[in-house]
Amino acid sequence: MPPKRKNPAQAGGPAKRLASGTNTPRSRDSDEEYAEDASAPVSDEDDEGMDHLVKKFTVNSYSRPAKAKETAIHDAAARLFGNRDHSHLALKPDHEDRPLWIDPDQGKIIMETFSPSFKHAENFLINVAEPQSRVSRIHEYTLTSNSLFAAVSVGLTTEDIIKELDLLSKTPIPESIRQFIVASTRSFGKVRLVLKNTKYFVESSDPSVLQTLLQDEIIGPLRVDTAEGFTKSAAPKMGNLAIPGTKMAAGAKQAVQQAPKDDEEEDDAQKQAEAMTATLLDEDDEEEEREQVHSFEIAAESVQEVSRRCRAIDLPLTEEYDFRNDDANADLDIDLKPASQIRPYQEQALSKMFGNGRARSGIIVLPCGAGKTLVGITAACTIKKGVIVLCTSAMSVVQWRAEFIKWSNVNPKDIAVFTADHKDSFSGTTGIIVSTYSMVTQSKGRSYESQKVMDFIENREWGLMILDEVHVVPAEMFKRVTYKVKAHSKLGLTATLLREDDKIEHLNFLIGPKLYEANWQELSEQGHIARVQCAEVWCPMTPEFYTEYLNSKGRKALLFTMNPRKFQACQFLIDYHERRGDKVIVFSDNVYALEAYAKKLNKAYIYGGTPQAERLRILENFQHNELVNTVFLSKIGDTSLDLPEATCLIQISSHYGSRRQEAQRLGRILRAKRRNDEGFNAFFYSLVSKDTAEMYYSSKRQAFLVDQGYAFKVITHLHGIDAMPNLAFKTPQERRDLLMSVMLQIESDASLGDVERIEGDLFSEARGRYGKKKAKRTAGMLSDLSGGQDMAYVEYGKSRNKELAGGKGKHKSFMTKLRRDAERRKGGI
Ligand SMILES: Nc1ncnc2c1ncn2[C@@H]1O[C@H](COP(=O)(O)OP(=O)(O)OP(=O)(O)O)[C@@H](O)[C@H]1O
Repeated sequence: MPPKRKNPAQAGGPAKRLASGTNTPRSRDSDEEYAEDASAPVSDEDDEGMDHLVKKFTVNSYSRPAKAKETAIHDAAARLFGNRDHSHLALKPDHEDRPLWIDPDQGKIIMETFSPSFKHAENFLINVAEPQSRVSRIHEYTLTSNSLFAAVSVGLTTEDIIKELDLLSKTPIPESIRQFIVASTRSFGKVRLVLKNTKYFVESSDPSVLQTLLQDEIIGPLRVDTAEGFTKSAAPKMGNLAIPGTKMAAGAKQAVQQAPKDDEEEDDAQKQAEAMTATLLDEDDEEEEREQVHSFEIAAESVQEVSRRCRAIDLPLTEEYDFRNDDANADLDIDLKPASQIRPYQEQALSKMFGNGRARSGIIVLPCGAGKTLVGITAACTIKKGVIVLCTSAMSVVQWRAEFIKWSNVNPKDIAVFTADHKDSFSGTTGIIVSTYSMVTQSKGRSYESQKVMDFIENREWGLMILDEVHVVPAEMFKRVTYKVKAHSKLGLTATLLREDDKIEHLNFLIGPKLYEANWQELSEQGHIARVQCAEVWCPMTPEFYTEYLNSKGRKALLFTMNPRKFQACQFLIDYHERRGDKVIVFSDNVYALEAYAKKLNKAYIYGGTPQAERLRILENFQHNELVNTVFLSKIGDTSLDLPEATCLIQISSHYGSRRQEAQRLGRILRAKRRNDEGFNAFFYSLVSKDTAEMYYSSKRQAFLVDQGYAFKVITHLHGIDAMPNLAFKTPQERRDLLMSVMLQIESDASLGDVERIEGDLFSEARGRYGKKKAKRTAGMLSDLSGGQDMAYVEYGKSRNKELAGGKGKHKSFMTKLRRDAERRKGGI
């Protein structure tokens, strides 16, 4: 049974205020715009209520065992809070000026965003705790051992963390929390894994820590150098690196490049250039003042084992690359182009990576469309050594290469591509290789050329390995990647550090800690990503579909996806948004539904089986042809599709409760070109068949976005839908015919499997290999199965894809038809 939803009107004043279509919560204006904007199709009668907000407060990644609770002061309201009653905690006299509440039992931190010290507190918390939920007035974070590890790895000490938390907290820091911080950070950051002149060293400023490691039964025997004692050297110089694309770097460069006009200016420029050179070159005289570090060597093959063991004994290794002192690997001639300026949040993310003059391995989390690619490219321009980029699909490989050429001055000959179709390697001493996870980890059946490139990759050292979409790569695959590719530093990029299988923990071990996570709402307020209005449209099932749904024993998904009322809602919304001038993407995971909807509505569609040339043609038309305003996409469009023209997204079928897919799909419209137009809003609709399992999945899917501050408005009725001319499936006969074809499809799928296989896509390939057999979808097979000429889907026979692909004559007549249609509409015919 679908979950019951509370009518928010009954949930009281605050619920109503929080839920009244406010998806950019801090902006009153946008609420009003939405009410006005959406007045035609949207009914206001059913706003989404507090349910999501309540749900967020149960999200918890805190693993510390709950402490016995001190006696709370019980009053009449105490029973409402149960064991979450923290009224025993004494408030500081000036608590109103402090923004944090700390839950002593679960390590949760609640932050008031309306506090005067909110900005300061946010900057601090982002370093030490995991953001769980960031809605308009209240943000929630959790202290975990991983988040504290990340804090230490960006240079904070135990004392810093406790002192700052105490300063910002409304109550004195609970003793349980203090103990947790001390216990978790005591040993973090004490040992580092460092590559120096192609050799791996375990390094620490405290020789007794190294002694402990050497006495360990696993790590001890893995030491390579047999000399007594440790190698001593000076600790790295901290925090003086200029990241390219930042004002500091730009200023320095200009100072060097511009010809000074007079002596005074010359002096100034000279001084600036000298200051910068001094910063970058680690001047020797400072060396003496620096702390000494001690180290011992381990073999490359032992790195994983040592790393795993160090975590097990609570002395996790921090990975850092002293690239400025790496003379063994050739320098890559790469810099950002003068016009490429990174944004403040990109700079902030990178400063976490390069904060102490070395490159720390770790993960940077930025919303879709916020420019992860440029972050990766800037990291490459900072390190200036060989770079390997791994992506999830061949399509992303092409995009990454193009972006390197767009943003940096790298010689295109220095960027090689390694995919099924291209097996290049660069000719110079160093360069960049862009490939996919599958290409690099494939174990058997390599062609001669492929093996040659692989040998090239395996037998050299890489300064930086960029791992795109890092959250979706299976741990086993990562292990193979890290074994095959010897990289001094690793940068993982992702929009959603979530996995439905809870294996996210592995990433800390395989790549490094999360270094930075941006706030979605903040970026949208600053105009870096679009403001989006999210809505869930509830579509009642028609009686014949619902009866079948209740009676069928499994494989019900196609019934709620093909629900005629959902189809009508989709048709109506497409029409409404096309008339507003929007460009619409319709997403369907189910390929049968994708084809059926697209053909019936005479729209172009792309799925795994669409040939590359056809895909490009359709996308080009969608981008540049004002007569092609809607495109249907299967899950192939979930990631890495850069369509800045798209301003409206309609989801008709999705992958169960996947929060990640929901966020990635939203990402397709976050990059809307028109995002900075006055009053602009992008729209995200999720069409859900009422009283079916889809409602449960839908609320699960939204959890992540709700935590990022998006509010989903529930639409129970689309005004004007009944009066829409040409509305599909209006008659019972049409609906029965549709049901018949759907039932036939369900039967055929039961024998063939329904997994879409996407060439070059890591995940569908894996599923294709290990999962069920894929469905073969041809028009012939469907009509053969149905057998009846009067079946509704016979109408689907004409395909917009063919029309777009047609020869010159065909294309022309199609365009003429489109133009005539448009003129007729204008003339009100
Ligand atoms: N500093 C910047 N200045 C100007 N444009 C930028 C900047 N950073 C990113 N962009 C632009 O923002 C858009 C989105 O960037 P990108 O494709 O890297 O996003 P992404 O975070 O990788 O998204 P996804 O997760 O969806 O793949 C691109 O068009 C890119 O050119």
